[in-house]
Amino acid sequence: MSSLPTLDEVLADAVVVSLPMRVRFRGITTREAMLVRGPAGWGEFAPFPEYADDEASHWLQSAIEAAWIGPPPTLRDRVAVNATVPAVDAAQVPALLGRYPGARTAKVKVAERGQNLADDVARVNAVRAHIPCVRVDANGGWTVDEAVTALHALTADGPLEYAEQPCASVPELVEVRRRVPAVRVAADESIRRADDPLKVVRAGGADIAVVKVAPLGGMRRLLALADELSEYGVPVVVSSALDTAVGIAAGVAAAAALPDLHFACGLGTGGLFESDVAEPREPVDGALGVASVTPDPARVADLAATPERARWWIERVRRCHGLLEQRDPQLFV
Ligand SMILES: O=C(O)CCC(=O)C1=CC=C[C@@H](O)[C@@H]1C(=O)O
Ligand SMILES: [Mg+2]
Repeated sequence: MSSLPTLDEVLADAVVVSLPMRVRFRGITTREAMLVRGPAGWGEFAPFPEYADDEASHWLQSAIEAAWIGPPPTLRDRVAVNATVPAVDAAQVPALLGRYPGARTAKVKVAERGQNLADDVARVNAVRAHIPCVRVDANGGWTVDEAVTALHALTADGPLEYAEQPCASVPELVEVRRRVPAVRVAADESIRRADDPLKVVRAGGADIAVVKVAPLGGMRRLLALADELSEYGVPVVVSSALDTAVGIAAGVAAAAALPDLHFACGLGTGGLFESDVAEPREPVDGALGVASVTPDPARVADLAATPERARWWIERVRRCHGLLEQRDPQLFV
């Protein structure tokens, strides 16, 4: 299929859910998503509420790809995932890691507003006591000088696999790479929120690219970008956008279709929700299996968003669908 389903088709079986989170992550405690059903299964539309329609429309394209076309052919049936550790107190780390049986890599959030570097060092070291391979994600929260100081402090007691988005801008990432050559830099926001996702790589601001299905416009878009990145010698890490079980399935499918996959993927975020739209699949021996996901109607009913929020999402889909109609009609080729 290369043409869009109509808005009525997209909304025919759509449901809006609100998932409570176990711990605050990315400043939120509930995650809203709209799930849509097409001939190939279910898709997820869940751009964060503050995103403008233009950016959100990529997420709709991704939902439509999943539900109207389905996943690309896969090359493996399991995908290693990292444990994701929000900016919690070091004392909470062991309980959190318990939800990631067999994980060999952990990603730790750092540079959280209201915390300091000592909190980050304590959290990272608490994680290392259980999982020695640690990567950190600062979500662009450091200046270059802060990043240099922090990366030295965070590698005093052990190595870092890489530092994700230590600073916000591309020139800053270039500078951090130059000043801290011992720590690899991964780009996340500089790829998923950029008009040109290759800009950071061309500028020399990334050793590794974090790629997410929904913000990039779907599984095939992610695969095409990974292909371009491989020409620059930049490997990818597929991560979730804090997706429900439906979106995670698309992430796992995309990761399973990559010709090369050297890093654990950030797709283990299901454990951050108190409840999900389908029976939670915990990683087994640190990996998730490739499988399609059908939302469980009883869970969806329990997690249903308020009618007011559902109306807000329907209006958002209507606007984003209008944007997709105006764009390239060959959406999925
Ligand atoms: O990569 C992971 O381990 C989990 C995914 C994750 O960290 C994120 C998901 C959604 C929004 C982001 O703020 C955040 C990230 O920055 O990578
Ligand atoms: Mg990130």
